[in-house]
Amino acid sequence: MSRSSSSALEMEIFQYIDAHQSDFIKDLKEWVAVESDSVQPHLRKEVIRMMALAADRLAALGATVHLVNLGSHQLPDGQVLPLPSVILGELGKDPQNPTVCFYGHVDVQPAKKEDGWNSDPYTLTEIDGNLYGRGATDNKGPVLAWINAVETFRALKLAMPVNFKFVIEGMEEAGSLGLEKLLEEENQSFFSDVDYIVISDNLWLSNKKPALTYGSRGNACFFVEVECGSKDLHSGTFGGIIHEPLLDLIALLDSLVDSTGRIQIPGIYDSVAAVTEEERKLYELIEFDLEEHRINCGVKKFLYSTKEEILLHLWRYPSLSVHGIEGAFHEPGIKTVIPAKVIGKFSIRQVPHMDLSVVKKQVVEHLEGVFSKRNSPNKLKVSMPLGAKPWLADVNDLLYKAARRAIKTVFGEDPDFIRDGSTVPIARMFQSITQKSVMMLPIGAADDGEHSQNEKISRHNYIEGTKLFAAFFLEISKLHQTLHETSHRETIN
Ligand SMILES: NCC(=O)N[C@@H](Cc1c[nH]cn1)C(=O)O
Ligand SMILES: [Zn+2]
Ligand SMILES: [Zn+2]
Repeated sequence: MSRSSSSALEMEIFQYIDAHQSDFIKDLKEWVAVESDSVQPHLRKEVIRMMALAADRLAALGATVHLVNLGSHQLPDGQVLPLPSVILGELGKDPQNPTVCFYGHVDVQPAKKEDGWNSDPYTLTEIDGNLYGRGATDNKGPVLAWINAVETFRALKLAMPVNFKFVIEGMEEAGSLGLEKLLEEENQSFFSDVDYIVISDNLWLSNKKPALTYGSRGNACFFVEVECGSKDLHSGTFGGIIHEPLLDLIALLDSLVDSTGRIQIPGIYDSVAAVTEEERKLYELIEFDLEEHRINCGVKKFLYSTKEEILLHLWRYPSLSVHGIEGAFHEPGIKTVIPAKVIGKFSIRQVPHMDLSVVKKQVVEHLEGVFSKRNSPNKLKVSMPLGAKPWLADVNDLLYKAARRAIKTVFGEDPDFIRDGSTVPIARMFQSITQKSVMMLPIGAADDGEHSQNEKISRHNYIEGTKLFAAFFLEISKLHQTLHETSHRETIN
């Protein structure tokens, strides 16, 4: 396919996408209306209904769809819940075409209007060019944008430039339960002919400039439990004569990070890979507006004042965040109680070459050391219920070249090459289990507010994102075929 005929083709595709904006937004409205919150047990049936909707949408594209049953899981309170099936879809089997597998999720984080939303979270609402609704950007919008792009080729009766595979799940926000096992089981079958894997479940670094993501941090999540006895106590009757668990816990949590953000656990930075000069140069190229980022974040000041320091601390160094305390009184009003058992929750973002088992040992030793100095008779228990390794891809891979070209075509500029400070365990799982190239190709902007109140995707990003995916299909097809023709010629010679 020549460059000029490709441009004419792209024009035809982009015109179709522009002309069908309302249909694509209607589909997103229908998906956002399903309260597919995978975190709250009583909404599990809605997640299952959402999976059926997504399966129907793929079937309407002409894809073969398998809903793989993952059985059930037990909650800490003993309740057993069905796991939503995972969709494995396939469309096209042309041996000349590369096979691109797209991963996305259609479950969402919890949301209530009372949390501070300006509109009902489950009614997609357009205000000033933004489409507000839970899941609009994380991750229903991007999943539909990919489907819209495939649909465009079908509607225009164009030859499909790639073979498509789909992995769509409904438990991502609750830890992708059962997915790793499924990938292992399907590695020699469903994934055997996959060439490339694309995930679109993160955001650009800026509000306006597109990005390509080649790495994400891992995460080690910890529970630290302190218990004095079996029942809560009256603080008037017992306060002043006992070692209070919550005071022990606050001292333990306070020992983790100093006020400059530096983690105080001995040895924690020892195996962090050194930052190379090449990497520093890469950072220089990134357009990063500190003030825009501060406004998106809603805080007065960051811990660091330069672009380089901020990016390094988001992507290249571990960070420790304290998430909450189970068992502590947190409701409005006064309750003069001494809680008997409290559980502090914190996590440490992981970067290459940290080792999860070493980190766990360092954390346990540190907390036990701090606790022993308090001479408290209380019981201390430290556990690491979840550990995810970091992910790093090769930006020289064909996938990145294709996506970069597609971004240039659609947005008229080169993308930022970025990492993501959050954790996308599925990227690492795909890479290590299937050994295929993995890329994260976001279409959402930095101010989309994933997991937050007033989550949105802009109409512009949703529609241009659809075009980006369509352009990417054409680019990866061309590059893949060129690569194979070259290696075929080299074999003959
Ligand atoms: N956008 C991805 C995301 O938000 N991932 C979660 C996953 C996670 C990590 N540790 C526990 N869950 C994140 O917090 O990074
Ligand atoms: Zn997501
Ligand atoms: Zn999410």
